[in-house]
Amino acid sequence: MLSVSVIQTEKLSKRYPRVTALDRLTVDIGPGVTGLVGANGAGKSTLIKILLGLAPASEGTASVLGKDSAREGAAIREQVGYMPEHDCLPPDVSATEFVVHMARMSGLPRTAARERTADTLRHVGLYEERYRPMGGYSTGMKQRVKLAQALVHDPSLVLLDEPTNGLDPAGRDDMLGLIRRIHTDFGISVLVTSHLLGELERTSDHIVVIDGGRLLRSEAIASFTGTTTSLAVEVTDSDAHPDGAHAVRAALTEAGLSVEQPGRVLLVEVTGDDTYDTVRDTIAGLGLGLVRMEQRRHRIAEVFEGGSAHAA
Ligand SMILES: Nc1ncnc2c1ncn2[C@@H]1O[C@H](COP(=O)(O)OP(=O)(O)OP(=O)(O)O)[C@@H](O)[C@H]1O
Repeated sequence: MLSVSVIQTEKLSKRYPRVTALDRLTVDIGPGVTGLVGANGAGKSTLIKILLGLAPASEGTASVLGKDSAREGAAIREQVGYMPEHDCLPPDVSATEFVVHMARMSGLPRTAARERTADTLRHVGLYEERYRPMGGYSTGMKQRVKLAQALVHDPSLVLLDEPTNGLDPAGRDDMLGLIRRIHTDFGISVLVTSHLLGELERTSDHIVVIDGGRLLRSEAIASFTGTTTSLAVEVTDSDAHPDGAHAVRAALTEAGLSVEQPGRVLLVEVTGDDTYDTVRDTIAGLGLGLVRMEQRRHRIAEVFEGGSAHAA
């Protein structure tokens, strides 16, 4: 497989006087959509600012599209779009005026800036509203304008900081769809942050999880999903097996599956499609009844289990 790095960090640290925001973070991110997951304060925004050359690292190195973040920040920002986390839109200006202004700042000539602005605002789903002052926009519309200004200069990569923040479930789904299409329609790579693993799992090719500035995981989504999916299984007891769960656990372990038993419910790690058949056949073979069997995605809290050492 051809391996091209879009973002690379090597033992990257950022220390503020009272807190270590990044702690020897080493990641290598290729093209496509990458989800950067972490709880509030995990270091996501700090990483983005260092990558863009907007903040210096305390130690270590970072590069974006082969350019060094510490020395070539301006060149990186020409090729990279950035959607900041917080509301930063002037209220008395329309989306069109604002995005044209941002396009001109990126060096586009006047006519090209106007054309690109119209195309980009249409792409993110803003139509006639684009001529109204942004102070009257909903959160979803503001997030779309922030996304549009990140895309208007046709970057190779966009860094999106919490783009689903403040959106209702339908708004989140729309935004995640838009983000996916940035890559599929235009071939632009995306680094998108969120504190919700579930929404990024649906959208990303690759997931990076950080906590307290440290790397917890960096995996392609297929293997990530595999390791974080389990079957919750509950069975009846019988005269032959007065502790049905125990009997099933022993048989499944014998069959080579990894099983945990926090209580009456067994958690069986899903290693492939045949896991379901093995569980069902094992229960039937023991003459026990199946009360329920459901697939569980591990939630972010579980991903952080044992790793959330940093102070809130
Ligand atoms: N300029 C700063 N001065 C001091 N501490 C800072 C500064 N910026 C960030 N921090 C601290 O660094 C840690 C990481 O912050 P960061 O904003 O990178 O996290 P985050 O994962 O983006 O979280 P959030 O989603 O809440 O923004 C936090 O403890 C934060 O308080």
